[in-house]
This record gives sequence, structure tokens and C-alpha cells, in this order.
Amino acid sequence: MRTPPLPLAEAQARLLALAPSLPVEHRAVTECLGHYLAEDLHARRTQPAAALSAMDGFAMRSADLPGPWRVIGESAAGHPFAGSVGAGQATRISTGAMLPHGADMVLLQEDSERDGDGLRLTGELPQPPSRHVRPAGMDFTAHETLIAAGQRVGPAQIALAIAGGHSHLPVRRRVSLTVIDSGDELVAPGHLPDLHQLPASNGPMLCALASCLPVDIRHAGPVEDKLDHLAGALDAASAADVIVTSGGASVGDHDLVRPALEALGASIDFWRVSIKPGKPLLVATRGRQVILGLPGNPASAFVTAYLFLLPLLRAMLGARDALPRTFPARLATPMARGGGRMEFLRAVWDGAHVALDPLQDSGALSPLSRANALVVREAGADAKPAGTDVPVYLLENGGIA
Ligand SMILES: Nc1nc2c(c(=O)[nH]1)N[C@H]1C(S)=C(S)[C@@H](COP(=O)(O)OP(=O)(O)OC[C@H]3O[C@@H](n4cnc5c(N)ncnc54)[C@H](O)[C@@H]3O)O[C@H]1N2
Ligand code: MOO
Repeated sequence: MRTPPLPLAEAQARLLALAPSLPVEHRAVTECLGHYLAEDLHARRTQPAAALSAMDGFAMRSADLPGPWRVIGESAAGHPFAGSVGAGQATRISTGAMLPHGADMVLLQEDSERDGDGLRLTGELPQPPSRHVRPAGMDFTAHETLIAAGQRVGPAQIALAIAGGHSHLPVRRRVSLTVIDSGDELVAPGHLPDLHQLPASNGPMLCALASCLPVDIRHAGPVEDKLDHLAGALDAASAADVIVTSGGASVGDHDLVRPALEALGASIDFWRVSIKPGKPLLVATRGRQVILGLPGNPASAFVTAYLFLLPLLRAMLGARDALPRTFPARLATPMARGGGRMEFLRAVWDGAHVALDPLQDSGALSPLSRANALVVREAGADAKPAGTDVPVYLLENGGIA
């Protein structure tokens, strides 16, 4: 018996529950870009380790304000002053240099005048006096949590981990993914198609989408609409953590992904989700392997990859937030009432308003390429006038983020 299409949230929860956790490994920090921390990362040192000057000027005791002072030496970055600053004394100090013993403030050089060893205040006093001092531990202290488990490692996290004294990070190993194009009408990219054919563009698109994550990708096909060919391609990928197919997921006589999976002994977890585009999405497992059968229409393949494939990969990689998030955005034009399925409309967000593309056919690639946002329209939603806030997924860098 055919079960009704699942609501989006239920389908996503079912898929994420199937995500196997990959083993944890310790990778060189500089090789961790795009991974997710497998455990909380604790600081192995304090930063700044000692109070530092935030500006170029002179270091002295605030008790001696408003001066004048006698300059007795210098503290430069990497070359601290060996002595101590006493009453009426000051040292030259540079940005990032250690505050000398005894000093608790820095006077900007622009606010002072030096004459030989003599120094006097000519401008503003820092308020409070410690304003240009970075206290020890201002950024972080030893043992505190620097980066929580499940957080993504980006450029700032790489810098923080290194500053915290780490050379390696605990992350999950890279996911292996096989992407399979299927359909008799498809020709490999670069070959000129006949009238009844078209280039297999979904596979490269899905590979590009997945490449924003630490994933080793193999691309196979296009595979003909023959059960043994499809089963053969699926079987050849038996070592992959995840297989994603596109096309052949619907109800036609040549839609063979489901029969091929059944022939291989895979267990079908669910088929069809109540979303547009993307309804015929199929999810199956074979042991620990997860198989996603995406619809062939390009926009359907993109949207289901965005809503299912990327979250699955993130969950396997240990992400705390595997699912993409929506933001409220103001409609530039009216939006017609919703249909029977939740919809993901290709749109352009200009920073203030979001404009729906006039062409929403799931077979069209050009609106997808113009889009930097997907507007969510709930099933059965009322028509909305321009200016209404609607939930939007932002496809930063065309969906790469
Ligand atoms: N009677 C029904 N027909 C259809 C239904 C339905 O419920 N009842 N669902 C429709 C929906 S919704 C979608 S989405 C499509 C999905 O079909 P398939 O996943 O079986 O995909 P195909 O039929 O193989 O292809 C659809 C379309 O996409 C093109 N395609 C396929 N693979 C690629 C590729 N790798 N690169 C570029 N383009 C590709 C293909 O040529 C077709 O034009 O089914 C509806 N039908
Ligand atoms: O659900 Mo299909 O993906 O609309 O064309």
C-alpha cells in the first residue's frame, strides 16, 4: 500500500536518525577547515598571557596622574622591559608589548610630549586609565572551553585553536559519497546531446553542493534506465558511506531506483515527502550505508540535496546544527496562495527584499542559478501582499555555504 508523503520535519528527523557517526580522528588544525569539532576544545594556555598594551605610547602608574614622568626604558612586542616602573617613571611601550611591572596604564603618544627623558601630558587622559590595557586572560584563560563540540571549524576557529595551544583537533573522518546520474536521456557533460537527450547536469551540481563539506566524492554515470545497470552502479558503490542518485525516483515505468535498491537488499526507510519541488525523494539504508534517491528535475534535486543530503552529511560529521535555518525576509512582490505541498520558491534577496522568480518549474535551471534564496510557502498558506515577512533559506554563494 502507498503511504502518503511525509511532512518535511518528520522526513528530515527520520533521515537524521539514520545518520551513522563516523570515527573521531585527530587532524592537523590547518587540515580541519569545514569539519565539526567532535569534542569540546579546551584552552591549553591563557591569552593574553600577561597584561599588554593595546596602543603605542607610554606605560606608567595611574596613581601618578597627571604626571610629569621620566622615561626609563622601553617595552616592545616580544621584548619586555626587564625592570619595574616606580613613582614618576614611565617606559616607552608599543602595541602588543607587555605592560612593565608596576605600570597599570598606557598614555597615547598623541596625547603626550617627550623631551629627552622627560614626558608630559598634552592631550586627553585615558578614561578609565586602564582603557588601553588588555588584561591577562581578556580573550581566554587556560582550561576554558574555546570551541564547543559540534561547532564548525572556519578561519576564526583555526586561529583560536592555534592561539589556544592546539596543533591537532578532534574531528570526524571525511565522508565518502558516491553521486550517480541515471536516465537514458542523459549524456555525459561535454558530449553534444541529440534532440531527445540532455547533458547530465545534476551529478556535477550535487558534487559541487557536497564539496562545501569534508567529503570525498566519486561521480558515476550517467547510468542507463536498466535494472541491472542501476543495481550494478549501486553495488559498485557499496563501500561509500552515502550514495545519492538523481532521477528515476518517481512512479514511471523507467523509474528504477527503488526496484534496484530492493534487488540489492537495501531497506527503504521512506519514499515521498510533501514538498515542492522534491516530492519523490527516497531514503534507504544498506547496513550502515545511507542511500538518497533524489528526483531528477534539477530544481527538485537541488532542493532535496539542500534539505536532506547536506543535513545528512553534516550530522555524520558531528554538526550541532545539521539542518539549515530560515530567516525572515520581506516580500518584494505579492505571493500567491500555497498549494497542497510546502514549497521552496527560487528567489533573489537583495539585502532588503526578496523577489520570487517568475519561473518556478522544477525542470528549470536558470531560476536556480539566478537565486540566492529559497522562500518557504507553507501548504495551503493564504496569499500574501508585498511587504509581508516570509521565511527564507539563504543560499550564500549559490548554495555552497
Ligand atoms: N504520474 C506522475 N508523474 C510524476 C510524478 C507523480 O507523482 N506522478 N512526480 C513528478 C515529480 S514531482 C517529479 S520531481 C518527477 C521526478 O521524477 P524522477 O525522479 O523519476 O526523475 P526522471 O523522470 O528520471 O527525470 C525527471 C526530469 O529530470 C531530468 N533529469 C534526470 N536526471 C537528470 C540529470 N542527472 N541531469 C539533468 N537532468 C536530469 C529528466 O531528463 C527529466 O526531465 O516526476 C514527476 N512525474
Ligand atoms: O516535486 Mo517535483 O520535484 O515538483 O517537480
